[in-house]
Amino acid sequence: MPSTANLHGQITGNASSAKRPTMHYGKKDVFVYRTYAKPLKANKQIPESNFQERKNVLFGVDVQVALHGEAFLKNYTEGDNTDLVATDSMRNFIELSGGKIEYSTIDGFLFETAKGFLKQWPQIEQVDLAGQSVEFDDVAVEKDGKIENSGIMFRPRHTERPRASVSVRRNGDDFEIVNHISGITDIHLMKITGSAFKGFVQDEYTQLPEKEDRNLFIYVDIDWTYNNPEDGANLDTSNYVPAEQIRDIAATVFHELKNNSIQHLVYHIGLRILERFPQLKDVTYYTNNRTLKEVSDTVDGKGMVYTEPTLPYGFQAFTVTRDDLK
Ligand SMILES: O=c1[nH]c(=O)c2[nH]c(=O)[nH]c2[nH]1
Repeated sequence: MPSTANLHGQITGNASSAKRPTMHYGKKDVFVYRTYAKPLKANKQIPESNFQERKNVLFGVDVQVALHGEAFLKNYTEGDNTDLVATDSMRNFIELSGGKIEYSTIDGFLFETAKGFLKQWPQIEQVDLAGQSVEFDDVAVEKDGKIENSGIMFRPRHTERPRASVSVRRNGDDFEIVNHISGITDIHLMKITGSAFKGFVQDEYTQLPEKEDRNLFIYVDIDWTYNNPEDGANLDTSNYVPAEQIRDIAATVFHELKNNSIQHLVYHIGLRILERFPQLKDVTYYTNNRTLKEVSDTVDGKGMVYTEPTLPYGFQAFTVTRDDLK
């Protein structure tokens, strides 16, 4: 099983060549904040999005690294630290890498940094790097009588964080991507009308009433892979798909579709993403149902009062592939 980053950006599994199910070590929550990174431009305009550019004036990423290699076995069996790269050194390497490379995406930063690890320490066989963006929005301020983006002042944003993970293996003198995933976490979307949930199994365990029309509030993580991983991981972003366009497709399809369930909705979001971006291989979702709880109708009969849903929450996970487009 090749190692991959899971839905929380954690690294799991092992190197594809490993003789033992699990042997890797590393550092997590290595934060890199870089000012004036290279802007990321949309390669094409799509009907669902007006995204043009990610300015990257402040580029923040929370990185996790894991190293694999048979040379590290003696660290465990013999207590022999020859070849052991201290996790503190890994952290320093990642932080300094932040200023050495001209990247405009997390993917590009991670891929270059992964190759840098393999060049620096020959005993490493495979490096896994996962990163989740730390997002900041440019704050609108008054400038000469107009409200405009400050350009130097930022406000942290806690949802809609792009993410990426890449695993790179040594292959002779060359490096090979064995796994690359791009994504965005915590898109929170609520549609107040135009969603149904009915026709599901009715038996002695069913308490949930059927709904012709419900409020539907979802938390969505979306991950996608490329037909050619280099298109997503290279510093050259001419075939890169910005997470902002994926986010906007999700909102547009949710807006348009009279959906019968979250399952129905995410399938159609996935199809639209694959239609728009032929360079993508598949799209995977993890949704969380946060549909609000109904309290009462309003006295004017036009609206509804809701409150927070209570635990536990339902989830769905699903991969849409190019075969689904046929
Ligand atoms: O969109 C939904 N899918 C489900 O599988 C489900 N189950 C449930 O109780 N509510 C919902 N909503």
